[in-house]
Amino acid sequence: MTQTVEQTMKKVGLVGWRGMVGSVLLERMQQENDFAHIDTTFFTTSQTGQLGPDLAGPAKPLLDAMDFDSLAQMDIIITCQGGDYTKAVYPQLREAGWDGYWIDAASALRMSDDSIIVLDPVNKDVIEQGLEQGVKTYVGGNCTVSLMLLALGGLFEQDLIEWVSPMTYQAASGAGARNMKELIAQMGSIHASVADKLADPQAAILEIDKLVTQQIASSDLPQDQFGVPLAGSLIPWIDVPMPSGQSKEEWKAQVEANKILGSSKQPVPVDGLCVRIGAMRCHSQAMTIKLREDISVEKIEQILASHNEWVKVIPNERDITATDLTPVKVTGTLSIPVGRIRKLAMGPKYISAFTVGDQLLWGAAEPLRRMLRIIVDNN
Ligand SMILES: NC(=O)C1=CN([C@@H]2O[C@H](COP(=O)(O)OP(=O)(O)OC[C@H]3O[C@@H](n4cnc5c(N)ncnc54)[C@H](OP(=O)(O)O)[C@@H]3O)[C@@H](O)[C@H]2O)C=CC1
Ligand SMILES: N[C@@H](CC(=O)OP(=O)(O)O)C(=O)O
Repeated sequence: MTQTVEQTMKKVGLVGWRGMVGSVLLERMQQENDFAHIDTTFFTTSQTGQLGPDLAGPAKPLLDAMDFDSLAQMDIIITCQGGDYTKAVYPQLREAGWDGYWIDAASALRMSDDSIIVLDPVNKDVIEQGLEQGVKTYVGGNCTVSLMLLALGGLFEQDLIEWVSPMTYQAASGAGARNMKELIAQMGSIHASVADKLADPQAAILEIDKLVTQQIASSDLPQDQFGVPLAGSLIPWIDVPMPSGQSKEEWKAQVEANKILGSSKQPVPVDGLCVRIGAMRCHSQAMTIKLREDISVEKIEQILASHNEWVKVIPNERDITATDLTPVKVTGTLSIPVGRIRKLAMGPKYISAFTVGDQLLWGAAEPLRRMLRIIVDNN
């Protein structure tokens, strides 16, 4: 009996499960009991033959993620390994006739004509249409884009947004695990430079400030990953430059958001500045929005709150904003709070909003996990 059930289960290959995004994905898959619905094989690019995790039954030796024959046995491959792996493997697998579902965290295939960017609370219709039409490549969106769309989903769904300018406050995790460690090391180094003075109640703040400033600017501050100080500072540029003057992170906002929404032919302008700040794994965004109509703040809040089960409207009040609309509150959760919603001085159609989201959960792993379940549950 068990054998029959296993035979009908989709064979799912997991690549990149050991990395930061992959580990968060595995954690969520365990929480949602996803492994009970699939026949899992773990792949690796560096540990072939070593025992894999025992999350999906007894641990088995890891298979080589560059072995095309093993990969081709899979009905579904999920990869969080990164764009270089995707570019090295995906085209060859497809050329060799592999017709399985490819679910990917990397950006490499996002803008291909034959892929769909997945964020099912926002674009379930686009995904379902894709499945019906035989689309086999599904890619998670850029973290800031996915988090913005989950927060503003209600307004987008009702076509109420003429344009939006998101100014981001992006966490160190978006740059990778080593960068997260470096941020903490920078904080430690800064603290160490004035620890004795902080312990002395008589120490003058201007002296402490001078020493801190010196330490941040000093070559002693660990900065191999970011190249510059992040702790006690910020970096107003993320990813490579584009000919438009945008950074690539900024360029992704409009193209990816409109692809997700299925509105690429008449795109809603989405453009702003992306800034790295010293948060660990939550991206925040301050948005200026031009609405197509003058609607009341109350109505806007109602529309936003009713769009999906994760978005939570935070009243535009000081205390709750300072506690609930912050990375510290949201980290490790699927919650998407959105607040600071008010009319701007520019006119009745202009509003502000501020949102926070865990960039490793809804920003990376969760849309992939949910796509896997959509495929598995529909077959
Ligand atoms: N970081 C982010 O915020 C986001 C990332 N992405 C995409 O996901 C990809 C992966 O990102 P991320 O998870 O941050 O990458 P990581 O660097 O954390 O992991 C990538 C791979 O590195 C290998 N690796 C080598 N040494 C170690 C180690 N000590 N611990 C863990 N893994 C190790 C693993 O492969 P192996 O087991 O085969 O050796 C692992 O799968 C990115 O390239 C990007 O395309 C997408 C959205 C957001
Ligand atoms: N670029 C994002 C993280 C990321 O990996 O984005 P993408 O999946 O679009 O490459 C950041 O730095 O915060």
